[in-house]
Amino acid sequence: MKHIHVTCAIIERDGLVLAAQRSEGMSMPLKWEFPGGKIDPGESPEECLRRELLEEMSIQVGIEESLPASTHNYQKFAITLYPFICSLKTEEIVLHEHAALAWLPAGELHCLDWAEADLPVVDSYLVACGVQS
Ligand SMILES: Nc1nc2c([nH]c(=O)n2[C@H]2C[C@H](O)[C@@H](COP(=O)(O)OP(=O)(O)OP(=O)(O)O)O2)c(=O)[nH]1
Repeated sequence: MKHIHVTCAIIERDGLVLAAQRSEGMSMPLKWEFPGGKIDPGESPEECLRRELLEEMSIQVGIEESLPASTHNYQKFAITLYPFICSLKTEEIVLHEHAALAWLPAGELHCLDWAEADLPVVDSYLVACGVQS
């Protein structure tokens, strides 16, 4: 089975967390995820994250902390997610690929319909920031 390695950014601002909704034309349409993408050959996870965030949303971030990598088996492929807690360095966010954004308090993240691979990442983030899930 194909195994992809994907970085994702848990971006915090003013006590809220950014989630992004995949658009109808993408795989896993309308599921929520943390912005990021596949690591290219020769790229570090941090380099990948900075590249993907610029490409997807024209934003720059400060990478503050990594969370444990998390592997999930979808039906057709396996994915390892490399999550990073980030701060936002850019005022404006321009959506180039996603359908929508949401800024939520950590305790409300579970209200969204996440891509399945993200559920353990949400949980480990809630533990890291001391919020009960
Ligand atoms: N960026 C990101 N991708 C995620 C998350 N959770 C999750 O299952 N994925 C999946 C969706 C995609 O299959 C893959 C990321 O691919 P990508 O961002 O480089 O490009 P894409 O959505 O156009 O990928 P594709 O499915 O069309 O190949 O990882 C997440 O939190 N963030």
